[in-house]
Amino acid sequence: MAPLGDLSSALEKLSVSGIDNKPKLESIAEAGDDSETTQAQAETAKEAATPAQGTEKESAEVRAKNFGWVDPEPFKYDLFNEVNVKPKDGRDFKDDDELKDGVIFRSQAWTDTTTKYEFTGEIGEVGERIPTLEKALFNEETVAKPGEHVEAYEVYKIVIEGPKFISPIDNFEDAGLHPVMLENIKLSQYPRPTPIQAHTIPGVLLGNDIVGCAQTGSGKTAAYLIPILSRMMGKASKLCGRRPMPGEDFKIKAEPLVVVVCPSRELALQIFDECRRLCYRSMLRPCIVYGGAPKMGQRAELQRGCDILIGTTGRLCDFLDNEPHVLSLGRVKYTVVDEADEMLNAAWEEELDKILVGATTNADDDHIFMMFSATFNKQARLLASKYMAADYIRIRVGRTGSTHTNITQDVIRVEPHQKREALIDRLFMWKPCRTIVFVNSKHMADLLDDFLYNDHRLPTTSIHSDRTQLEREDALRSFKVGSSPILIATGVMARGMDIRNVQHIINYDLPSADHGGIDEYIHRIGRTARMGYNGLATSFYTEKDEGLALPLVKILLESKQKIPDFLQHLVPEDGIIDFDDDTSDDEPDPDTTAAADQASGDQESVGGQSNRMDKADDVFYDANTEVEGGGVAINNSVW
Ligand SMILES: Nc1ncnc2c1ncn2[C@@H]1O[C@H](COP(=O)(O)OP(=O)(O)OP(=O)(O)O)[C@@H](O)[C@H]1O
Repeated sequence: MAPLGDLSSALEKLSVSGIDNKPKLESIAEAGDDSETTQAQAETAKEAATPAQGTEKESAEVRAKNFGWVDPEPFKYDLFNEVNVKPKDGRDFKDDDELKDGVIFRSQAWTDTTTKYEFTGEIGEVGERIPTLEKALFNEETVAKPGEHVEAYEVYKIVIEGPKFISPIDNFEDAGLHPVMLENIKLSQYPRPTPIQAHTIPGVLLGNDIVGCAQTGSGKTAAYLIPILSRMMGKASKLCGRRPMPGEDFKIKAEPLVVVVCPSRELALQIFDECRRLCYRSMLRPCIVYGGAPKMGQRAELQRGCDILIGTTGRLCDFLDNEPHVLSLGRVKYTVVDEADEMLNAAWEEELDKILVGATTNADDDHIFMMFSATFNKQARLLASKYMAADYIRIRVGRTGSTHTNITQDVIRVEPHQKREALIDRLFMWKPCRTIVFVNSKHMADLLDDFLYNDHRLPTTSIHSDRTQLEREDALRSFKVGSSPILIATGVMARGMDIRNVQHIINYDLPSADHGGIDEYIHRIGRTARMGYNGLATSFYTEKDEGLALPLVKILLESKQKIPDFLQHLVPEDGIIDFDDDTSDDEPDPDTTAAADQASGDQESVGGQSNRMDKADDVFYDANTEVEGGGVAINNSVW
């Protein structure tokens, strides 16, 4: 195990956003509000980790408290008894509905029943402001200013491949967006577009299929939602049909114009949330369908009208197969596949086919397909071409599958039997902060939760696919509000989840090849250090992880991280990081060579354009370079 001192300088660098104001988080904020975590503080932390006298549980409780962790909260199993959440009168959640200012407030038990804007104005108009709803949608819990280190996303070379010019935008105001969208972007506190947004927003207006790849936490969701929703807002009066007003009782068939599919229920809820904000005051009505939650409520929402549908594939197909009178994809204009490389896995193929190219899905040329992810290996790229038109545009920010430098990555060698001890060390090493501990099995998630909660009195909760959906949503809620700031999770949390102020990721188990390998590693560590904030990723490396060693070293080198002694033998002698493996066929970033040189002690090395680029028809340009003629020449190439 690495001695504590090794990390002190890295920890000093990590800034703390410290913007939470929930009472439960006070102790976290206090302990973590100091951006100058020093060696001395780390020593104090270690001292605090030494068990106190007394019975084991008591001393554990004292130690956790002294260190600053909040009290652990017992899980409220009673609340999740099915009887409690079944609608009493058979009409989903009607009892909990309350009509205020034209907004339906509903039971908070299911996340998808949260408030959304119900347009009651004249067709084509911009809806009235609703202060109560505005506050609910855009508050300090739901929107946050970007961190101080957004430049980490801006150092990458951007590569566009496709048949058309894209002229990137510098700011949202110049993007020709609908005024309502511009207002909502302001309310969301997005000061300016990130590189993936700067290119995708104008790219969508070209009407081609798009594949977008950019680092975790770089704003890919808004990159596709902003231009799509903005275009739909402009056409809303033509496209949106009559809707039942609140109180009216007729049902309509949902024929969404936009469909977004993603691999996890929690991610679907998160995208739905962002969609609710960006649709505020417009006629567009977003809905969500996902497994594990009652169909009744989702059906009722669809039958009130649906323009944007976010969903997981299983529930979407369930509606398509069994309730074609409720949902049809015959009018879809945009289908977005988020975390696309994961969705293109054989396990999803049948369902994805049904949604994207099924018999009843709009098969006209006006149906645009888009795929986004931070990783996109060769196999996924081949599979994607099955759905994309030949003239698709591919937008890549940096090397596909790369990670940014705001994440401090620390890989520690441990023996399997030392893992628990190492975990405790890490949880008492730095400061109490929102931490996700990733494991490779549901059983391990349960075991660790029990171990940390019962033996060490730590405020943990856990999430995995065997939990009921209400349990999953509650675990996430208590993690978000800070009552359980340590979340033990399987891969269900690895992709896409954007939770504020997660400062530490611990890979208790590194993802082996059958758990997604290096791509999964990239997504897991990407749950911290999002949108300009810093974060720490600790990984426990055992001899079982040898298969991951080489790709891991490449990632560490590329993102300018320290290479642990036990992996030094894998650092290439010539300093060139060769990513010509399954992870990418992309060209190395100019910075890559510099990173490798830095690791081998040559601080003077100068990055330069790679000469390993063998695709003559690729055209590169730098995000900061002015593009002559207002765009970049793009040639299509085969993936
Ligand atoms: N232009 C912007 N300025 C500031 N914040 C933004 C901007 N665009 C998006 N965000 C915020 O940045 C965070 C990360 O965005 P998002 O979840 O879309 O990242 P992502 O690239 O999809 O990450 P991942 O690959 O992990 O799914 C979100 O909280 C989002 O609201």
